Amino acid sequence: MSEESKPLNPAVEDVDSGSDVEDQTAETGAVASPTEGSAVPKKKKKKSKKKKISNLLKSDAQKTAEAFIGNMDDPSVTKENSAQLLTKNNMSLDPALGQQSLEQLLKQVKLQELLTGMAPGGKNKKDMADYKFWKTQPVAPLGENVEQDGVIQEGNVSKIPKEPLPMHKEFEWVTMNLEDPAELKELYELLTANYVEDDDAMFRFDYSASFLDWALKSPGWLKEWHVGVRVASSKKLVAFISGIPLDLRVRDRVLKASEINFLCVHKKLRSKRLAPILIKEITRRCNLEGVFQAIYTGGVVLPTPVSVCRYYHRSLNWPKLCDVGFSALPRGSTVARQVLKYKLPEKTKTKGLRPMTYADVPRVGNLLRRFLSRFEMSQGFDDAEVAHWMLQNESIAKKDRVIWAYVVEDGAGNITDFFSFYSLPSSIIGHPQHKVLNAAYLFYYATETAFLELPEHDLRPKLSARLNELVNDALVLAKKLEFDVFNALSLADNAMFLDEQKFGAGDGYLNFYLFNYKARPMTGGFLPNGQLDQAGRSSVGFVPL
Ligand SMILES: CCCCCCCCCCCCCC(=O)SCCNC(=O)CCNC(=O)[C@H](O)C(C)(C)COP(=O)(O)OP(=O)(O)OC[C@H]1O[C@@H](n2cnc3c(N)ncnc32)[C@H](O)[C@@H]1OP(=O)(O)O
Repeated sequence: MSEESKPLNPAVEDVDSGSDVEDQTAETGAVASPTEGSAVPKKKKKKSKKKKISNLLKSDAQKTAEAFIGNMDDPSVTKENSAQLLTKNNMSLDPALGQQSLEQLLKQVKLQELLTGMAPGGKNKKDMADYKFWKTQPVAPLGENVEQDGVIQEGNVSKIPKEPLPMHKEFEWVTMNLEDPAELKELYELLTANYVEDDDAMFRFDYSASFLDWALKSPGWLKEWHVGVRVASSKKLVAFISGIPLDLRVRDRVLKASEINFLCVHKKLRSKRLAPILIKEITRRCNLEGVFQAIYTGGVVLPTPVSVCRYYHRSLNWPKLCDVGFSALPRGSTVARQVLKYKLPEKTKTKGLRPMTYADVPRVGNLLRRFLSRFEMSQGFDDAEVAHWMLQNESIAKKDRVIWAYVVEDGAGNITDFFSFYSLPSSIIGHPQHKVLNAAYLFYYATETAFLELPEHDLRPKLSARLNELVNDALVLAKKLEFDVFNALSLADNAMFLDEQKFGAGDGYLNFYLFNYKARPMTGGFLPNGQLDQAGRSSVGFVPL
């Protein structure tokens, strides 16, 4: 019998047949959920309302677009009324604007549309009123046109409760001790059986114990931000949420924030409103440390993404990807032809490329910080964080290694470039032969080429060429390390190399969220038609795990 189908102990089964956990704890009066309503509109009504809103948005954005790109199929769109449309979208129309600026405005209209749930990434989107939990939280409501960045609610540590939220009597809170290998293993086991799956339930992220150790113990980590829920009687771990501290720069403001990740509820306890309790509890624990803002990402649409990026995949082991159903054989092609298409050189080509060492940390840190300042949102890396996120002890067993980082050193001892990737396998669900898909994910990179003193139109091809060289070498190295696929998001400058390096667009989109901070939307590196934005780039310089 698989872990999935094993019955949970009776205490959990009881809850399974009972009402929502959130409702039961709320009844104690101590859960802060003042405005959460229980009335969910009838399905039919909900559908028609959604359609109406989406039509409204669509017609505005499309008409604006058509006014500028000259697609005048719709006779109601004229250059004259386009100004009205822009005003409606809270944008100004300056007649002196050149073609490029008009395109920028158009992109902004589309971006707004994308982030309010109309995008292809709009998975599970619903009307704001139906977000029973999220509508009570300090986040921008869906559809709001954020014009100015800023904190939503000022925090006051002295007003934060010192005790955890009440929990249903069958369960108990636990602060996990991830320095104890047995507890780390418990967390690994919860996630490996219950964490994020693709829509067709063919693959599930299989973050290794050493990955969790690395991801959850970054400089300044707090044990209190590793929050578990156990069944009171059996002590089985059935839910988890985590935070790690970071300095998050959003445009010109640096926020003392947390990155929230690894939210997971056991499959048998889904849809019982346990997730909102976990989120409120991690919020309380962050607030107690004076942290009132957070960043988090997810495939689901919640109020309200600040950006959305698309997943791209580069085959390294095409026959296996085809066998396991990750890639399909294109019509008219053969396996041999596909293998040839994705063939990589035996050796890396960049002169001076070598693995990064601890001695490189200050120089890599300096380069990375300057490189990331080019984006609208990024993590502030100090040298200790660079060392933690890019390097692992040399003696680590190959199977436990999570991060690989390489630098390019010129003849004069300068670090001119650097790149990194991490290992995040996925379990292949129910495949008779293959159990694990070995995936490498592009992590941070930086290059001095970005700082050449050249006009933008001359700089761009140079930067693109350099990034293509570096990423091609990253693919060669990942192939040698026996990864099956190399994944990347459309963030940062990635649109400059994804196509050329034969990455294919995936089905997945990743939404970026800020808690208790409103920010104007940021470009995600792809266009509303789903294509890479090769003429522009993403404003997102934050790479999630
Ligand atoms: C200052 C510090 C602040 C710190 C906090 C910052 C915020 C952090 C936010 C968390 C960032 C996490 C980042 C990651 O780790 S993203 C990874 C999330 N994990 C998974 O996808 C793993 C597999 N799935 C599960 O384990 C469960 O389905 C989860 C736990 C996701 C939901 O459990 P369940 O399916 O049993 O649902 P429920 O009945 O308990 O609750 C339903 C409510 O939960 C809302 N929901 C569903 N999915 C998510 C989601 N991914 N982020 C935020 N909210 C989510 C949903 O809209 C609904 O609210 P509303 O629609 O009624 O309003």
